[in-house]
Amino acid sequence: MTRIGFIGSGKMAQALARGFIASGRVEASNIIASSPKSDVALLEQAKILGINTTHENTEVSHNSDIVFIAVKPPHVSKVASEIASSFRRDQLLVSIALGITIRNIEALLPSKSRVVRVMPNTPAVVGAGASAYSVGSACLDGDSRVVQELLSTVGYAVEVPEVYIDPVTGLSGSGPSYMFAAIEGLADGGVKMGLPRDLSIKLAAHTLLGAAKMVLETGEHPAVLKEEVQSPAGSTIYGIHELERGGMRGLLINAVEAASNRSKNVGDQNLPRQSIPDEAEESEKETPQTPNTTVKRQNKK
Ligand SMILES: NC(=O)C1=CN([C@@H]2O[C@H](COP(=O)(O)OP(=O)(O)OC[C@H]3O[C@@H](n4cnc5c(N)ncnc54)[C@H](OP(=O)(O)O)[C@@H]3O)[C@@H](O)[C@H]2O)C=CC1
Ligand SMILES: O=C(O)[C@@H]1CCC=N1
Repeated sequence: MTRIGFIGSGKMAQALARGFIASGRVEASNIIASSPKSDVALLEQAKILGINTTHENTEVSHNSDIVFIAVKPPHVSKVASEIASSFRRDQLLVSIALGITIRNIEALLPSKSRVVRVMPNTPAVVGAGASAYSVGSACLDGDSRVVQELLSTVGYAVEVPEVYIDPVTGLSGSGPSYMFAAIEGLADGGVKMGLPRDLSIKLAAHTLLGAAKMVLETGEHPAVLKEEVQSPAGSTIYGIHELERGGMRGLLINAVEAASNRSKNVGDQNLPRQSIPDEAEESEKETPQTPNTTVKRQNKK
């Protein structure tokens, strides 16, 4: 069975690990996860899940066929460099880090390293994730299929050109947060009109779930489904009028745009230092606490 490693054991790594285990595709004993020594919570979580843990990122790499990098963008350069000297061609590196490009990571690893960039989302934990991924130039023919199969165990998975990953981040990577806010808002509305809080939250969540299922299962355009709920002079058009007045669709477009741009900018700010040695060394001397923030994007190929 494929051995999976997670460098970084935070929220997204745990969501994926739980989802993989729940799907039955990966056994907990075949998963190893690392975190800094300061992270005691990892051990508690790991005990519950039955996965292996370590404070050494190299141990994760040594013991995995697929190594997930699941740390925040400023830590990617450090952890990739740690595992670089022992990273093998028979291993696949999968980065889920915000903004960091395949080329950035390839620059930190031995040449011809097989790198895949994935933007997952947290509903993977309940098998209802949405992930988009892109494969690096050194990947083998079967790598896309392996990643597709693995991510499909925790929801919808699709291969896309890497240029789509920032917009995907703004939409489905960050999207669960927008939808939780929508559920909260709907539930508040129910409470305002006299419904108990628990009932309101359940009705709001099932309403989003049902609407999403209808879009996916009927194949109808959302506009058609939206209009089907609106009787002339009925209640829904009154509600929709308020949403339009508040600019709901414009706000959602703005949210996706802002989060996409943030993903792109974070990538620009966290380029690996090794790719531009002179500039990076200068930057490090000037701002030792916040390296990597002044270098510009470089195309190596
Ligand atoms: N949360 C989400 O919905 C999604 C997140 N992502 C991306 O996934 C990545 C992780 O995000 P998320 O899980 O939310 O973040 P978390 O902060 O929950 O997890 C990051 C983990 O990395 C650990 N860490 C920090 N430095 C190191 C190191 N040197 N070696 C090993 N582990 C280290 C942190 O430990 P400690 O806390 O002790 O510092 C922490 O456990 C990010 O790049 C994020 O953009 C992508 C899609 C969705
Ligand atoms: O906000 C973040 O940094 C990550 C990326 C996508 C969702 N969460």
